[in-house]
Amino acid sequence: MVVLEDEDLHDPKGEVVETFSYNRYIPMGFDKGLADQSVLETLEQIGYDIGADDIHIAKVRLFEEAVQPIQTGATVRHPAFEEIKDLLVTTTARDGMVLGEIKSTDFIAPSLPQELDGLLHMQEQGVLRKQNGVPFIFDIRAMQQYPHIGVFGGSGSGKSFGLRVMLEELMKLKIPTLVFDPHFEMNFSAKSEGVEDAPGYADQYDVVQIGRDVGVDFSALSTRDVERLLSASGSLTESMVNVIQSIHKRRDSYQSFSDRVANLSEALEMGKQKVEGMLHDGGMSRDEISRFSTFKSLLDQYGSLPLSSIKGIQWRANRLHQAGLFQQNIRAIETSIHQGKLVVIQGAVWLLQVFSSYVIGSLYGQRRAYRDAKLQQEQGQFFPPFVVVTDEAHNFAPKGYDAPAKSVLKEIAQEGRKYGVFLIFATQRPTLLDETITAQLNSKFVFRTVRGTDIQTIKEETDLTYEEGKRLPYLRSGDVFVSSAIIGRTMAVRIRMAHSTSPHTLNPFDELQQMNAQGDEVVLEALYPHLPLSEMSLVKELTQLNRDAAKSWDVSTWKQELERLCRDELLVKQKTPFATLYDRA
Ligand SMILES: Nc1ncnc2c1ncn2[C@@H]1O[C@H](COP(=O)(O)OP(=O)(O)OP(=O)(O)O)[C@@H](O)[C@H]1O
Repeated sequence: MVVLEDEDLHDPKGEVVETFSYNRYIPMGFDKGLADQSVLETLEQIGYDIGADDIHIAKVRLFEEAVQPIQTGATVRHPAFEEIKDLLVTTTARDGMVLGEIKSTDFIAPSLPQELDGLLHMQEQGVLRKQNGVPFIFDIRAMQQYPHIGVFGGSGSGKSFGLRVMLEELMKLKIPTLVFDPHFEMNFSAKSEGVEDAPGYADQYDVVQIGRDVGVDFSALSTRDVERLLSASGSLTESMVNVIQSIHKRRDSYQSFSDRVANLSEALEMGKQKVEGMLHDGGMSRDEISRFSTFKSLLDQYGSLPLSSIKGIQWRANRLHQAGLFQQNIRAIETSIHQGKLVVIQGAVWLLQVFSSYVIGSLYGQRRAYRDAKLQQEQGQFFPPFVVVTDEAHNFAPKGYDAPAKSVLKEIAQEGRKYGVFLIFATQRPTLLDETITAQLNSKFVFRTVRGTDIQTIKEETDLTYEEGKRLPYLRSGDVFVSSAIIGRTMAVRIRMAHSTSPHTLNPFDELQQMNAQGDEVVLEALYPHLPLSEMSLVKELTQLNRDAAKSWDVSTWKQELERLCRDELLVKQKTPFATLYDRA
């Protein structure tokens, strides 16, 4: 950022958007880019020796349009913080989300006020350092006017890391948040190395798993909900939809619904004639009579429905049941949201899709009912505003086809602002995300993106300049362009060091090494009491060794293992004329 000292224009400010360097040893073509022949001629006239000097030329975009040309030869300098603070910081660290550092602002550090200093740590190229630039503080309160956030970036771009930092800040602000976590990675229990004095989040979040801690209360579902749920388990044909509409009854429990489907399927397989015949013949137990009567009445009502579609429904419902979806309810989630906590919901992607539709629909409904009642001056049960966060958002609201949660998410994208319900949507593939939703994401965090189609989508959906767009494939992990209606222009930011890490982040190869080392320890512990051990005595000690090491190896496997431990220098081998002995290293 620079100040151009031109008094007539009140020292306009701007930012460098493109640079060009000319060095006499490398004659570059001047026909391209910023410096064409006329620029160079002008420079020479001003007094530069183009042949001898290194020349750096910058293209500057003014923050505000100048009403007349800037004085030629005006001095250009770095601004002090006070001069540009309104452009950089619009809220306080207490009220906003402290997400990172604005790039290339280290020159401001000396004039940075105390309350904006020492807020965060940065990690660059593996090295941890203290903040030395202007913090990037996202004004979440402004989401009331400009709702919803999109987080885009390819694999390894720092998108998940950035999402984690956002979640930490939401917890700091005690904003109730619902997080769908298909990667099982959003856990905040471990502290990042080097920032041990950072706040802990242990009592600010809960992790729940679908089927274990939370699920769907089947009896509260409408027929339309049942359709949506079952379609997530496997796509539905029109005839299957017809089956659901015909046989689902209000307040059906999972048991009553699935029994009806199973009975109807069995009855259709038997055929009406046989069922009626059985009832006529008599000589049946009371249970059997009741069973065949049920069959008959089901056939009377639904006998025209195709068996294959009923079987399809049966299979789909059973799949959800097997996943444990109907064994719990969402009370645990509602309680946490009421407490202002962040709730991480984990499960397989397909199950998350089904469940998200149900849980978001339910919570959004409660929030809306409360707000609407309040508008009409009625007493309603309080339900807090909340934020919905998901990675792989294109799975939840895909472009071009339906998904269980899509309609409620679209509704929130368009109407959520009124009710204080906001989305934070992260995806590697913005091109695959429903376009009405993309258009409603008023702030976009764009990490490294390589795929051409996605870069194109991002360019269309943000105010990224041509030059910024060109840089997208080369951004470092953790660097991000923030394009937000709240700020009004694009900012280059580096995301701060996260305070927490997920237990996942262990490199799988380190994990293997650790496992091997642990394995060695167990075997060595079992061997120590028997050392020095000869090959001969191995047979005698075999049972004891296997018991102590919890193995079931035979003599030759133990021999191989002893040889390997010697090679790894954890044991030594001594050869005597009488035997080979293995001993402590
Ligand atoms: N702001 C940052 N500061 C320090 N390191 C970072 C930062 N962002 C990312 N990294 C490093 O880069 C690695 C990759 O980041 P991350 O796992 O977030 O990528 P991703 O875009 O989410 O990829 P994927 O979508 O495949 O999960 C992280 O493990 C982390 O070590």
